[in-house]
Amino acid sequence: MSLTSPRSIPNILSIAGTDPTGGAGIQADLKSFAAHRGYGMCVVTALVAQNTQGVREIHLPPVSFLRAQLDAVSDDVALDAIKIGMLGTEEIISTVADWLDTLGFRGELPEATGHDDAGARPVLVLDPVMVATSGDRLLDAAAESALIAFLPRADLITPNVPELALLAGGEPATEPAGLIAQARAVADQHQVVVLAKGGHLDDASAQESVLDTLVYPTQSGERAEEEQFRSPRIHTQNTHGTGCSVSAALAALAARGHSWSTALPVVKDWMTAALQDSERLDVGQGHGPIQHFAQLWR
Ligand SMILES: Nc1ncnc2c1ncn2[C@@H]1O[C@H](COP(=O)(O)OP(=O)(O)O)[C@@H](O)[C@H]1O
Ligand SMILES: Cc1ncc(COP(=O)(O)OP(=O)(O)O)c(N)n1
Repeated sequence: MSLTSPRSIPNILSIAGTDPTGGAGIQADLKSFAAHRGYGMCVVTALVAQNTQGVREIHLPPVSFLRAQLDAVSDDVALDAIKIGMLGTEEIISTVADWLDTLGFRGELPEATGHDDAGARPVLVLDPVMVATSGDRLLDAAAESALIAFLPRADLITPNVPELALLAGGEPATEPAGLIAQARAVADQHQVVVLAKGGHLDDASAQESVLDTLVYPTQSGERAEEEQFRSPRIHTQNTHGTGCSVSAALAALAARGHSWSTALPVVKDWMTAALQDSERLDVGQGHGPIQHFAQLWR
């Protein structure tokens, strides 16, 4: 998968919830797009009163207003990539799905937009946000099956260990083989590339390194393809927003023409630096944010 955009700086849209402390959600996405040389835009699905210690309250704007935001962007701007994060409810999921379908996500060509590259659909990365590190739910239980039905629209999904268990209908994996088996089941069932993130694994192999695996969907009879990427585990409690940031960075690099397999090592090196330099930030008393611009500011 690669994108042929006429733009040297790609246009990337985040559709997600907010984090007023700036570490996760839309705020993290915009920083990640900028760190990877993309022009970032955002449509808010949910206003979340949260900080580095947890979620306090969630306010959902009416879905008619969500659709108005989405249309305002796509009526005017040609999109190269979209990253979707917190969707919150079934109603929000179906509003975003209906809007995506107008952009050609059901195999139909997008309506004439007046953009130079009308006809090419944007790359779509879906981070299936369900539960925050703090344990707070960010997707209501009724919406889980709607999110599963949404998966085939995405080019890449980026679940963490508990999210992958929910998507695969099993218990959270405790070691890489179990995680990869769940990712294989989800990739094949929904015909989507799965990035199985191993940040939450705690087995012996996960003490000094973190394993992320790209699992590509197969048709029956085809050879299964997986690629494993390890990076050093950084021992810090500043991991708030790592998942949001990785999926946004991958969307930005895909918009610049990378394949998932060339983008992921770049993103993991960037994340390693961002986690290391998080110690230079002094933001909150819980799980602090990463330093998105560590490489740029060194
Ligand atoms: N302590 C860590 N050291 C290095 N990389 C990490 C660490 N924690 C998370 N990551 C990386 O950040 C990304 C998100 O990780 P993960 O914790 O699995 O998901 P989420 O943040 O969605 O819960 C993955 O690419 C993972 O490898
Ligand atoms: C608005 C919003 N979206 C997503 C998250 C979860 O962030 P994520 O990077 O997946 O993981 P943690 O921050 O929980 O590690 C969030 N907190 N808020």
